Amino acid sequence: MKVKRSERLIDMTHYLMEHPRELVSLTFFADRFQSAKSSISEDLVIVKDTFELRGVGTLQTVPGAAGGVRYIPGIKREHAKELIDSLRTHVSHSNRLLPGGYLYMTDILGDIHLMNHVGKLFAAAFADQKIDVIMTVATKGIGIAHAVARYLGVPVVVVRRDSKVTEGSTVSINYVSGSSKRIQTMVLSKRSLAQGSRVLIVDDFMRAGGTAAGMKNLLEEFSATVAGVGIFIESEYGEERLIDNWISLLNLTGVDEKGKTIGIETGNYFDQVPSFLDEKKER
Ligand SMILES: O=P(O)(O)OC[C@H]1O[C@H](OP(=O)(O)OP(=O)(O)O)[C@H](O)[C@@H]1O
Ligand SMILES: Nc1ncnc2[nH]cnc12
Repeated sequence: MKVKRSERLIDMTHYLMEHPRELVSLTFFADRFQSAKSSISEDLVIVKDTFELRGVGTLQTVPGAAGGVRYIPGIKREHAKELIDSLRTHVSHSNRLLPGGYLYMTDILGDIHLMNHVGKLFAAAFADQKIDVIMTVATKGIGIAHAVARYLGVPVVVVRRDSKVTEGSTVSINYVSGSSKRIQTMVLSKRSLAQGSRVLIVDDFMRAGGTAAGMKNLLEEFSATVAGVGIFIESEYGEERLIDNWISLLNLTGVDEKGKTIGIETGNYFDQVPSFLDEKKER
C-alpha cells in the first residue's frame, strides 16, 4: 500500500536520526514506502531543509549506484551557546562544592537531558571526523561517552582502572592523574578495540590531562589513532597540560570554598569547532 507523504516524512526523519552518519540508499526508502525514487528524493529535500532550518543537522548526499543519504548531526552557534549556558548554570550552583575544591557531578552526569545536550554539542563538533569508536575511562566519563556515541552512531569502549576476569586478556599502562594526585593504572580488554581504529576520547573532567594522555598512550598499543578529545569541564591548570588538542564545553576557573563560589566559564568550544550549521557554505 502506498504511504502518504506526511507519514513518509515522519518515518524517514525518525529513521535517519536513529541511524546517524549511516548511508541509507534511496532504494531502501522506496521499498519501505512502495514509492518512486523521485518522490523519495523530493521528501529528502524537505527533510534536509527542515533539519538545517531547525538546527538539527543536515543530510549528506552520496551520488551513484552505491550512494544514498546520511544524517549528519549539527548545531547552530546560538543554540550551542544556549546549551552551554544551561550546563554552566547547573554546574556553577554553590551547593556542588565539596571539600578539596571538588564539584559534585554525579547528578548532572546522570541527567538524561543534560547528557543529551553534551552529546549533541560534541557530536556537532566531531561530526566531520572519521570516528569508529568513543573511548572513556570509568567511571564518570561513561554517561558522556554514551550520549556522544548515540549522536554519532558508534560504539563505546570503557577503559577500566582495574583488571577483571570478564575482560579476557588486557593491555595496561600506568599514568599520573592530577585530580587524584597519584599513579594509577588503566586497563583495556584486547578484544574491545580493532587495530587501527579512529577513536574519539571523551571524559567529564580534565586537570593536567594525565588521564587523557594515558588513554592516548593506551591507544598506541592498539595502533589506533586519536580522532579528537572532548572534555565536559576542563579546570584551569597552572602547569603544562599533558595533551595538546581538546575541545571543552566548560572551564572551571576557580573555587572559593569559604565564599562558596564556583567560577565557571565557557570552555574552548567556540574557538575549536570549525563551523556551525548556520555557517556551513554548501547546502
Ligand atoms: O586530568 P586529570 O588530572 O588526569 O583528571 C581527570 C580525571 O579525574 C576524574 O576521574 P576520577 O579520578 O574522579 O575517577 P572516577 O571517574 O572513577 O570518579 C575524571 O573523570 C577524569 O577521568
Ligand atoms: N568532580 C571534580 N571536581 C573538581 N575537580 C575534578 N577533577 C576530577 N573530577 C573533579
